[in-house]
Amino acid sequence: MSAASTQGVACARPDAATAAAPQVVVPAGPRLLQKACILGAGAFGTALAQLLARNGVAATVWTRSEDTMAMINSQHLNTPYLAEIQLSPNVVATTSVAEAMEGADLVLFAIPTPFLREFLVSHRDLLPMRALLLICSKGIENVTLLTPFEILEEELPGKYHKFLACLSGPSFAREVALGKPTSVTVAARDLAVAQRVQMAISDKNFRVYTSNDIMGVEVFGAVKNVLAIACGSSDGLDFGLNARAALITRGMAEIARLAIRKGASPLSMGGLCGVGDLVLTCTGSLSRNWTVGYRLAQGETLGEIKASTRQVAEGVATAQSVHDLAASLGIDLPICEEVYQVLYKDKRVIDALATLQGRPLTDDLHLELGQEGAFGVTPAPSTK
Ligand SMILES: NC(=O)C1=CN([C@@H]2O[C@H](COP(=O)(O)OP(=O)(O)OC[C@H]3O[C@@H](n4cnc5c(N)ncnc54)[C@H](O)[C@@H]3O)[C@@H](O)[C@H]2O)C=CC1
Ligand SMILES: O=C(CO)COP(=O)(O)O
Repeated sequence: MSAASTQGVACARPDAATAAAPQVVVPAGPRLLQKACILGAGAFGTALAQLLARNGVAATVWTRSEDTMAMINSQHLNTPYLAEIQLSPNVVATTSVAEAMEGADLVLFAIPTPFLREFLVSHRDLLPMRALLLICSKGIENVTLLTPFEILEEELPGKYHKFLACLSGPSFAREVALGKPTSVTVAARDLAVAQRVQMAISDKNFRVYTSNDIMGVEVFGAVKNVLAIACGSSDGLDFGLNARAALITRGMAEIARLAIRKGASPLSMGGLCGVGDLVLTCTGSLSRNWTVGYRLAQGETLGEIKASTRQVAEGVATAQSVHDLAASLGIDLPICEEVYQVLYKDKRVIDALATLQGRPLTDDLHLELGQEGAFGVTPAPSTK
């Protein structure tokens, strides 16, 4: 076919029989990696290790627990976190951070945010130089009110900073481990670093999209956990699907208000790290945060819920940080505030939801962005 006729085909309707075949790009897959070190053998760390191991990478998981190490190495299971999922023999566990990190070209941080700084202070000297450093934690640290990326930038020497990236998006660990189709966002200051991670960990069922909006990716990933507690509470009281959709939508406005004030791009709201993860966590009963809300609504106390599980629902600690951030920035985040009141001030779930229902009536797109309109877009002048 001549160049001229090829151009003609390109202009034809996409469904025309003569349309040019779409370019098929097969994700590179983790073939670029030899060894990955995964810090944290909870649900997500183990699931990401399984993803990499399935693609032939030697995935060494660091765990604090001798029992977990033994279970992974001898039975290829991590039952407390991923029940009944058979792990690849390429997933190996160790309790030695040095052993896990040695020779790794990718290091994944899958340690809950409240424990991240302590880990870094104790072990930062062991980090391999030139390895990509991928933060997979979602949260906002109490007291400092910093995100995981900010914690790493604060605790790691400058020579590591250019290798930092963070991963977020709708990705229940169990589904990642089972190889179900999943898409996430990876952000780095330098898009080239995000692209290196993208090429290193994508495979046919795990699609990585890139971004350079680190603040957007992290604030959305953290605050959606607080909103998932609100949605679980509403579902636990059988408030219905309308109520849940309203909480998700008004919750998105709350995250946007906070994220934009923290310097995030409003565009991240529409991404996998934004609406994608918010919808997943607020509607999926696989969510630990949603489950906390549901159980609170059913009458259990936070103490009882925490005592009954080894798993961490990051939204519980993050609710405190979001409350403090909103106060310090002077931002109104009513749903997050009610979650805080339930978790930390003994407010009853039913009363918290009643407070939200009783708020003054307002404009759906009122995001309190000063002179700017919704999502930072200045509204067109009225023609009336
Ligand atoms: N589970 C999921 O579906 C997803 C989780 N994440 C995020 O990944 C991070 C890790 O979560 P999961 O793997 O789900 O955790 P998990 O709740 O399944 O397990 C908790 C992990 O924290 C470790 N841990 C507890 N105390 C510690 C301490 N003092 N120092 C170091 N480690 C400690 C435990 O050993 C265990 O590995 C969290 O920030 C979470 O929000 C992100 C996406 C999906
Ligand atoms: O972040 C998650 C999915 O993207 C996991 O949410 P939970 O921690 O609520 O289970």
